[in-house]
Amino acid sequence: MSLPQVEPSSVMPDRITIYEVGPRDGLQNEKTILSTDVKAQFVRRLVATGLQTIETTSFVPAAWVPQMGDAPQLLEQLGELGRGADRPVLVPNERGLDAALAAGVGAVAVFGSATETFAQKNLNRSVEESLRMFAPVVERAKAAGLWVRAYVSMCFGDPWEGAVPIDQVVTVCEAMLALGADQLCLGDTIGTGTPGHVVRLLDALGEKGIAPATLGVHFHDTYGQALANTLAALAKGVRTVDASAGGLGGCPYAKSATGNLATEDLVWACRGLGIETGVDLTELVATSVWMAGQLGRPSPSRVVRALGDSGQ
Ligand SMILES: CC(=O)SCCNC(=O)CCNC(=O)[C@H](O)C(C)(C)COP(=O)(O)OP(=O)(O)OC[C@H]1O[C@@H](n2cnc3c(N)ncnc32)[C@H](O)[C@@H]1OP(=O)(O)O
Ligand SMILES: CC(=O)CC(=O)O
Repeated sequence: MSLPQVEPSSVMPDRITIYEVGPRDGLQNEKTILSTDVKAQFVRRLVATGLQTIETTSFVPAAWVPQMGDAPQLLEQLGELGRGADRPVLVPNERGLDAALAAGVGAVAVFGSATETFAQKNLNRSVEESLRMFAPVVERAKAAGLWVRAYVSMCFGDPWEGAVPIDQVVTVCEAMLALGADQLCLGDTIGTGTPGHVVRLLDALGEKGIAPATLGVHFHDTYGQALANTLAALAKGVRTVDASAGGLGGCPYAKSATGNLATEDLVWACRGLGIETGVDLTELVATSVWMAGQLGRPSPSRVVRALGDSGQ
């Protein structure tokens, strides 16, 4: 199926960076534990599609996220392909950082929360305590020459606290950025955000001097808003967009979190808008169809279903 192309608009960029989270966010909530071989093959196939930035795994206790329990082994298998500034891994604390450094990573991401309830559920700490946990992680990672991302989850809605006030989100974002991260990523963990909300949050951050170029956006598609939210963010100047191959994703500690924006859906929309992503869509769809087979269920991505043989 081909798509009529239009000239790039003056508001939209001619190129974006896709920050692929399939191997981490995409798999972390999957009950079927995949072998390290399959995960390594997933990353290799994603690299082959042209995706440049790929978050590969998490250095968290296996008791917390069993699917990520083989992080050192995965990086060992990937060798050079798992290293460098464009292969971030999640680390919550110094113990995780030590293990990630031992594995030779070139980039890490800490992950905080805009709400107290999710901070407790996901990190076993208050927001303030989690900031204290992250501070030496970011400081040591920067000293070691790593690229550092700081996620803020629950930037829009929280399953326990409801709509999250924009001021509250901005305060946590400022604190996370002040740790010294290179990039701040706004997480719509349960996918309740809408484009108007995205614009209001970006405006509020802009008023505090946090420019769109410093930001990534990470939308879950629970309410079917992820692509619309992404386009709103791009129109405001954001240039890094998180997505997950096949639309996999979810958080074991956030009730009602479903899949991320599907990378295929993003690439399809970007093609139509004349925005370069560098991704081979055919290869990507084939990869997601293959992964759906590994997981034993069809991909939730509309584009994978439309272009793949069966999406499974
Ligand atoms: C929105 C999203 O998608 S976010 C990503 C998904 N969510 C997650 O990954 C959850 C992340 N959360 C966590 O990993 C946990 O809450 C933590 C590690 C941050 C804190 O948990 P706590 O239980 O308070 O950790 P604590 O420091 O007390 O350590 C408990 C045990 O885990 C071990 N541990 C702590 N950190 C790590 C780590 N990074 N890697 C491996 N083991 C670790 C400790 O050594 C200790 O082991 P022991 O019982 O044998 O002595
Ligand atoms: C760390 C993340 O995965 C971000 C989010 O979904 O809130």
